Amino acid sequence: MGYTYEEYKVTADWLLANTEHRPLIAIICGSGLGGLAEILKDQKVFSYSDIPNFPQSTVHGHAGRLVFGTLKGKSCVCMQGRFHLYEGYPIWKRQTKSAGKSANKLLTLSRSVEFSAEHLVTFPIRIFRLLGVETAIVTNAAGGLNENYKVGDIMLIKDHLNMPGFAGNNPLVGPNDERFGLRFPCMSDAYDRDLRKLAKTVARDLGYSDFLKEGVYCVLGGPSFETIAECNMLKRLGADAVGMSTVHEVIVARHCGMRVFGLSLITNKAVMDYNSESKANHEEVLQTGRERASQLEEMISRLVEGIEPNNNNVC
Ligand SMILES: O=P(O)(O)O[C@@H]1C[C@H](O)[C@@H](CO)O1
Ligand code: HPA
Repeated sequence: MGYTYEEYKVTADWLLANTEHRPLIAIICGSGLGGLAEILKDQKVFSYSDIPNFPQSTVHGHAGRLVFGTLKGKSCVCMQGRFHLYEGYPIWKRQTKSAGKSANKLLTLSRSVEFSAEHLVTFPIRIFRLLGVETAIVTNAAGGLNENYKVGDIMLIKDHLNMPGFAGNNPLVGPNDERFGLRFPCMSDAYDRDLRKLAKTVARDLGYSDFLKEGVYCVLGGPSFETIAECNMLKRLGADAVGMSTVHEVIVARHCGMRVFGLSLITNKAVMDYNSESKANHEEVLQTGRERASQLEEMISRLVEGIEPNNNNVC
């Protein structure tokens, strides 16, 4: 199935009919960071399997639940489990609507209006937009490439490198629906400067400055972790941390006019040296998430408290 505006609306309308929450803020939990959802009060929880059209989580550390609730009095929705390219979910996939009707497939494809595109990795983002969400807080677990980073550091994302995008894997590939956003959205302002400033203030007030960093996140397809040569290359290209998510969500969120705040928890140090005995592994990623859970919860709570409605942002 390819997703048209109307199909996204089916899911959004189903959620609106099944909860009284009207969230302005969405929080996407990275690997091992699902506990963030537990800080919401007055929860209404849906399993992804109960929501029409919703993909399913398949990764350990991603529970597969959509949690609505309030945080510091603000209505929020939290994804306990995101979707990754490596799970086999398409970032975009051509769906030819009239393939059966046309004898000439090439002709069908040349009429671009006759196909839609499936975007499962980022499907929830447009649902959030249709629910009225204005601000997306995206979190992830990432490997630290910057030699000054330590395991347990929290990196505010100031920019990204979209490696799959260099090969044409961008979540906006396919027909553009202007009701969501522009054909050619700007990405030089993807990570909201004011929200980063607010996060720095919050971190300073909480006494977290020692483990707060700001840097560039690079997404790869995964699921294999990087080789030593790849890590060295990414560092030279300007990446401070490497992961397997987030960027696709950010692109779709910015396309439909949301403000974005992103953070990476540095769960492991990327292996950069041929003499190293370290090996990246998912257990370490989840363990670091558990160890930093309470600080992340506190930081996100204070951040949400400080977020003002985005009055001039109408989709
Ligand atoms: O969902 P995120 O990006 O936080 O998860 C990272 C990337 C892989 O899914 C996993 C590897 O341990 O953690
Ligand atoms: N590489 C890619 N993705 C990751 C890593 C890593 O080292 N750590 C957590 N997610």
